[in-house]
Amino acid sequence: MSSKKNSNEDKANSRKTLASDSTVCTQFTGSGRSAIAVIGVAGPDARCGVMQCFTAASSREMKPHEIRYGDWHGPKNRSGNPSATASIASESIVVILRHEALWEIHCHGGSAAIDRIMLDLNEVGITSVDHQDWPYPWFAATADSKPESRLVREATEVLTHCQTVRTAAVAMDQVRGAMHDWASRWLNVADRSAILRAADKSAGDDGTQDEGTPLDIDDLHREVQAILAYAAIGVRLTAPFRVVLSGRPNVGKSSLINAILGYDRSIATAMAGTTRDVLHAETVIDGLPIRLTDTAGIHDSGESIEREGISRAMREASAADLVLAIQTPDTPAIADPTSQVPRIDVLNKSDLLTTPPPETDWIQTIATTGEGIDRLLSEIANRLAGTFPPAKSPVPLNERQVRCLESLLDTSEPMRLAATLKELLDGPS
Ligand SMILES: Nc1nc2c(ncn2[C@@H]2O[C@H](COP(=O)(O)OP(=O)(O)OP(=O)(O)O)[C@@H](O)[C@H]2O)c(=O)[nH]1
Ligand SMILES: [Mg+2]
Repeated sequence: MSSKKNSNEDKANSRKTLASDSTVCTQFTGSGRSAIAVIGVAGPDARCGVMQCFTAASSREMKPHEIRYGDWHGPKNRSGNPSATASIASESIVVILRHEALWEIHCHGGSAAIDRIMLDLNEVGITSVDHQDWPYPWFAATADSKPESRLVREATEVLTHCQTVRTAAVAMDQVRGAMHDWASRWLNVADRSAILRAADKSAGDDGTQDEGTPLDIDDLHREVQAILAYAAIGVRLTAPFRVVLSGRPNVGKSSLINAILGYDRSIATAMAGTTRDVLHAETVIDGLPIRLTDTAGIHDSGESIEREGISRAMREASAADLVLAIQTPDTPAIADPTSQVPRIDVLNKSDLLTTPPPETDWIQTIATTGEGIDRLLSEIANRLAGTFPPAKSPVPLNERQVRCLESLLDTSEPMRLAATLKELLDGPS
């Protein structure tokens, strides 16, 4: 027997030993920026290890399938206090007990929180392993649990890339089965209806086969339409909303971006034409990831570099989710080049007003002092998240899911509906 073969067998044997006898932990979610990370702990000492480092808000003992919020403080010493090594402030986390030997820790997605929890687990005797040594399939709760649907796998992937808690909550609802349960419920109804129809046909159709059929097609189509209304948000939960500041030169676009961000990202001067190219900055407003874009002032220009900056500004505005159309009391409005894009009219330099503005729904700001910025921020959040799905709503997270939902609207035939719902749940057969 070659030594290479031996060493492979040793590795395989040690893996077997590790999986059956040891308590192990692994990071399920990808590295990099994300709102939430999930760490798995599996093995006979999982409860003991987790409970040495975690104090739940509720003192009731955790049972399988329960979820607890609480503090991750790190290993306790013999007197029951956090040990001297646990000098870092405690972390608010969520622990899920899938079954006695399988626990999940949901924590902040930053590497500091993840590294700290993994190190604490190592300190209480739990071994870090990579995915190949993990004894359970990803998210399979128990040996007898149902295989997860493609919908849940897709949601899990999206969840790992969400950057704010608000967007992660929508993805998490789908991981917990909001869309899966909705599709399964209607699949049941469609299947039953298809069987009833087939039975009626073989017994000789007396024209009453639809009586008592539980499939209410109008109901289904109404629900599909309501779900599709969230597609615009759902398919780009992991990408920030694009908010573009647009207006004539010198109206205070760059000053406003700086006021929103709270630091000087963009150069603002008294000289018109200061911003010549497109400039981006990412921020979070009311839990929504936002990419703000500063642009060159729009006006008739004979200079070629300036003209290029202006055409880039107009392109950005026409591809935005929301345009902040900036005006001042002393500059005339520009013709709106982005009429399809939702906009908020902002009257900056409102300190220069000598008479009340003609339009009352303009948001008045003074970028140089920060006045009106809070109102502008809440208006931005309202406009972007007006159609944000309420908790636990089914939400499509990619084009595949949207296509399946749209196909449901094209038919009322139970067998075709059932086939499309199966495809939504598990992909093409
Ligand atoms: N009085 C007053 N001055 C302001 C206000 N906001 C900005 N300014 C001043 O207006 C001038 C132009 O501001 P910018 O932010 O550079 O304007 P801009 O729209 O980015 O200009 P361009 O990049 O040239 O298109 C600067 O001197 C700012 O200090 C405001 O609310 N009130
Ligand atoms: Mg500027």
